[in-house]
Amino acid sequence: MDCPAEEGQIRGALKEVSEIRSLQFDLTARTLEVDAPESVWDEVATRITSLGMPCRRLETIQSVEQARNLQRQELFRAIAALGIAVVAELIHLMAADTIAWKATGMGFAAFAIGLAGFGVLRKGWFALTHAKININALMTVAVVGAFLIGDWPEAAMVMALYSIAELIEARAVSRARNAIKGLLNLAPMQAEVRQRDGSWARTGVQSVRPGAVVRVRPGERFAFDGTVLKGHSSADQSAITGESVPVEKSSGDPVFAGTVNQYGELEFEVDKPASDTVLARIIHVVEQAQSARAPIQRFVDRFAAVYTPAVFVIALLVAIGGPLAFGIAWSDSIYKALVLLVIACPCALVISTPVTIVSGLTSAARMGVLIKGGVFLERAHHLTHIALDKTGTLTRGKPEMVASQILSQTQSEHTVLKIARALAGRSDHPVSLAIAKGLTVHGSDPEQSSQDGIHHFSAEPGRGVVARVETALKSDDSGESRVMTYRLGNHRWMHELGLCTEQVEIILNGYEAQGYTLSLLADDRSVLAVFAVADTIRESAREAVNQLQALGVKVVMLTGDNALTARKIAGQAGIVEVRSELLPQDKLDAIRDMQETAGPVGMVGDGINDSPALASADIGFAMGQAGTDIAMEAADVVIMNDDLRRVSRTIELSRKVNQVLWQNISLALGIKAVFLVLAIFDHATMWMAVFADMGASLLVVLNGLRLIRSSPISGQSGGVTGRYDSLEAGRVG
Ligand SMILES: Nc1ncnc2c1ncn2[C@@H]1O[C@H](COP(=O)(O)OP(=O)(O)OP(=O)(O)O)[C@@H](O)[C@H]1O
Ligand SMILES: [Zn+2]
Repeated sequence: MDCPAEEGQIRGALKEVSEIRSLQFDLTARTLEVDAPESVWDEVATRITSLGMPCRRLETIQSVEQARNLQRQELFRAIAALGIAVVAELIHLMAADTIAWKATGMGFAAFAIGLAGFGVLRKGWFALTHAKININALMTVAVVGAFLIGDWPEAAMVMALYSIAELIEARAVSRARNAIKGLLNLAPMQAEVRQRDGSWARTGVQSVRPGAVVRVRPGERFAFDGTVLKGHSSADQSAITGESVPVEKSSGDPVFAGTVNQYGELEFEVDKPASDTVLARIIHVVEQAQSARAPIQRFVDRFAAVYTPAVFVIALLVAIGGPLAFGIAWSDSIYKALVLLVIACPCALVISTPVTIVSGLTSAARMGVLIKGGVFLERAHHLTHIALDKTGTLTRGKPEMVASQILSQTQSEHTVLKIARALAGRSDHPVSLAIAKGLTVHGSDPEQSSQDGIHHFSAEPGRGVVARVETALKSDDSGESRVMTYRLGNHRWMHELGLCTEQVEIILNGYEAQGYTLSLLADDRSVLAVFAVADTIRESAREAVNQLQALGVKVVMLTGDNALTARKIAGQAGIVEVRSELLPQDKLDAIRDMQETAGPVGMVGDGINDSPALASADIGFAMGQAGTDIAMEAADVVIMNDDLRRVSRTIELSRKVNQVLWQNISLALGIKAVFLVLAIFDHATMWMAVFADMGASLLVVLNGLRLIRSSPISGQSGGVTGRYDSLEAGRVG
């Protein structure tokens, strides 16, 4: 198994085995990882063998190494075959025209063909006898046919060159595929773990459980995700965020496996086992993405499935029709037909798309953008609109309370603030968090929320929170109390409840004009207090918006916040189109609406309260916060370092990928077309045909791999790329 077409064949054969959970192809090592219950292993092996590809079960990593060696041997064999084919050619050209020399030459040629092409011939024979026409069948017929009509040196040459090209291609494809696996090597296999007696010991990471305490020296990599307990340092997190600016680390900060501890020694507590780190999940996502086929790939496969047999039929017509209809000599027409077969070999075409997509995915992963499938990479350049969520996307999402005003005439300030804090303290909405914090810092009362008298607490998404609260009736501690419903929420909600008055309106307008987000505390009858909260816009937001607009993408802000505040923040970011006071359902409708009227829409959110909108957008981008589960689940693309500018980078990358895809497809078909014309007018030999095939294949592979090198972020990622490359080199060497 060494080419994507065979991968497709195997996938097809295993499709009906429903117990299979996943298939992981490594074309370089010629290994297939099957995730399935043991009961179906034998069936899997039988099905693969029935395709003409005998398989062996590999149990250990060692065996993968062996498989690599096997493949190296194969390359040697192909090169040796080329040498022997050259000898056959020389005999043909220079030796005397005797039976003995001819027999010797044919012997050399046959030996070369067997040496280089045994696999191809076996698979080709299998395909032909099962009435299937694939690349192997084409090559088998071409080589055997050429040999039989007396062009044996050429047959040997074609076979040897073809297998060398195949091997190089297979290697290039899995090089792209495995570039991401290099990441896995970033996490050390051992860590210094504190023992029960307080001493430190180096231990294999597999045996370390969450809760263990690990020490990292300066310059070392973290082996686990964890939380710093002791020490000060900074970490280079470029391995997972693509961002090489170091992040400060001290007690309480999260650290991530695979990132580098810089200047100080740190002790941290392990949060998750080594197999479940953010790094491991990144790798998993990228691998999954690689095995999901992009639509263009499926298109090319379908095309090849029709094209290859069609070519076969045409060649057959040429071979038979030439002599019968035009009186061409049989040997000439057969030769012409065989040349056609080689020219028409769709190798380059089939290989051009996977290598490009995989390179693009890898390139994205390197800049800290996780794309969950080739589909999204292919699709991103169609986006005409990007919808941005406000809180946590354009802004930092960590608002602070900046003002509060008591309006209550009946209850004391103390009581009102106490109720507000109790309500806010129950919610993890950013606005509530800010109010709770603000009220505690300037707090009038340190007593805690266990006896705050709250019952029936619930959150109304997009509006606020509501609860029944028990309060003392008089402030003299007479013990009498009453239970009332209180709400902490936005202006819109107060209108729905009929609680807004002219006086409240005036106060709110004042705050909204300054760009503050407001939440109001109200009981059944009136608004009791107003709390103003301010969030700061992300530094890069404006630049990100500019970049998107420069790409011709319209930027729209969607928010649940009030219109004035929304406008103010949008203005700071340079966004013209704003839709405000949206409930979560409205955000979804807004996306659908844009999709209908304007075309494909991307949605950027933090993945926490806008997952429905993320899911219904053509592409959902989540700001990853270094890989929280929610963001990874809800979105199609995860921006690991929360930098909005990566959205436009992704679109740029997608444009590049599409360019390369079409370049490759036209290159592959173009070269074939030229040689086809040459062949028709008798100017092409089988030699030229095989070089054209090889050349086209290698060109598209190299063109595809170019994407890995040219990371769309110039400058800052240079270091990262350099390191990955040396890593990759180290792994292979
Ligand atoms: N739990 C809550 N506590 C206090 N106020 C809330 C709460 N939930 C919602 N609100 C109020 O309702 C408004 C809209 O909330 P929503 O969660 O829909 O949007 P948001 O997170 O503020 O902004 P964005 O839509 O840009 O993410 C908030 O600005 C806030 O004033
Ligand atoms: Zn109002």
